[in-house]
Amino acid sequence: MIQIKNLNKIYHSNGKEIHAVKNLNLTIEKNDIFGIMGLSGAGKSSFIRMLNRLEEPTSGNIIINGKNIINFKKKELRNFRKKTGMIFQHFNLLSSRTVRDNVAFALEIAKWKKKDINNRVSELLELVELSDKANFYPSQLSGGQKQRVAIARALANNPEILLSDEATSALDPKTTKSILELLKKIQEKLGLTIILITHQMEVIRYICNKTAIIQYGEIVEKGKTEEIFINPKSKITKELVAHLIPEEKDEIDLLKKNNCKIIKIIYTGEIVDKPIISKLVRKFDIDVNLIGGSINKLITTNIGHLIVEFEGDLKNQENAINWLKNQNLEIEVLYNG
Ligand SMILES: Nc1ncnc2c1ncn2[C@@H]1O[C@H](COP(=O)(O)OP(=O)(O)OP(=O)(O)O)[C@@H](O)[C@H]1O
Repeated sequence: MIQIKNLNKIYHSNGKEIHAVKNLNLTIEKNDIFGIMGLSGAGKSSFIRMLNRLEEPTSGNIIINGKNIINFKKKELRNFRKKTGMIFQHFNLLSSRTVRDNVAFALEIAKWKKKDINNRVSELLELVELSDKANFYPSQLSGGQKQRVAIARALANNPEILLSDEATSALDPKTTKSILELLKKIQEKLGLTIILITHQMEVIRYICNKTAIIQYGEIVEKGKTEEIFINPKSKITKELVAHLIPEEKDEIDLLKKNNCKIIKIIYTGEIVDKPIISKLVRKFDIDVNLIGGSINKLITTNIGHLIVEFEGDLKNQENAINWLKNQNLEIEVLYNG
């Protein structure tokens, strides 16, 4: 649905060149919830703002539904923007208008008839579960409610694409989750394609089926979210997922001793339910001590990790590791005593 080819953005500031987005290539399919993740200054905002030409690319092409939006003249661009909703970190609501009138604004600009506007706004407020706040002003709403209004406004003209620029960054974790659940519900109901930028790994794991990691304006890793979480390749991605798969380094140092091995097992989806550890003990006659573990829910699957210590016959320990590897598990030997 969306093909981004060799996209570049260079800013000129105080006689200096800032290459904010470098030769970026990406394919986004219909119905994807595609997350672009990176640290501050990575180029995420520059990137997403080029997708509806709020920011003009320095070079490159953005092909959406077969059309290169870079070539769009004013009228085409206006029509295209109607079909591309956008939400922002700070909501960008009009403070002098009520909730209802904020949503209506998007329809007034698109020249909807007054009667149709009323019906459509009611429908949208119901969708974002805010019908009871229709006559409130933005100052009377919580952050999460403000973002719901912004979402309703972004969806007013039935867009095919929704761009989300750090939409949950100003919200607390519980509200973040409720907004992400809303986005997921809307995506399924309306068959939307969502592209979001975030610096929060939590956002990626809750709703993105695909992810690209961006650093210094370049994509360093992209693919299915679960694959990136299970097997991060670049240094930055490893750092970003590290808190979800902790190494418990201090504990491991304390436990190091002769004739024992400490193993990290990373597993996904269906394997979560299998009795791996009890099988291991029975099959190889070794002792297995549990050191740590976690399960994280991704949108597509579960991903869990276990850190265990093996004790007993060394040959049996080796065989147990090989057996684990054959179960399609990611295995890392953290200590080989
Ligand atoms: N209008 C501008 N003029 C000059 N430099 C800019 C401009 N906008 C962004 N930059 C620079 O481009 C680089 C990328 O910025 P961008 O805002 O795209 O990153 P980001 O990943 O969205 O960061 P953040 O999460 O902090 O918003 C930064 O070095 C920034 O200073």
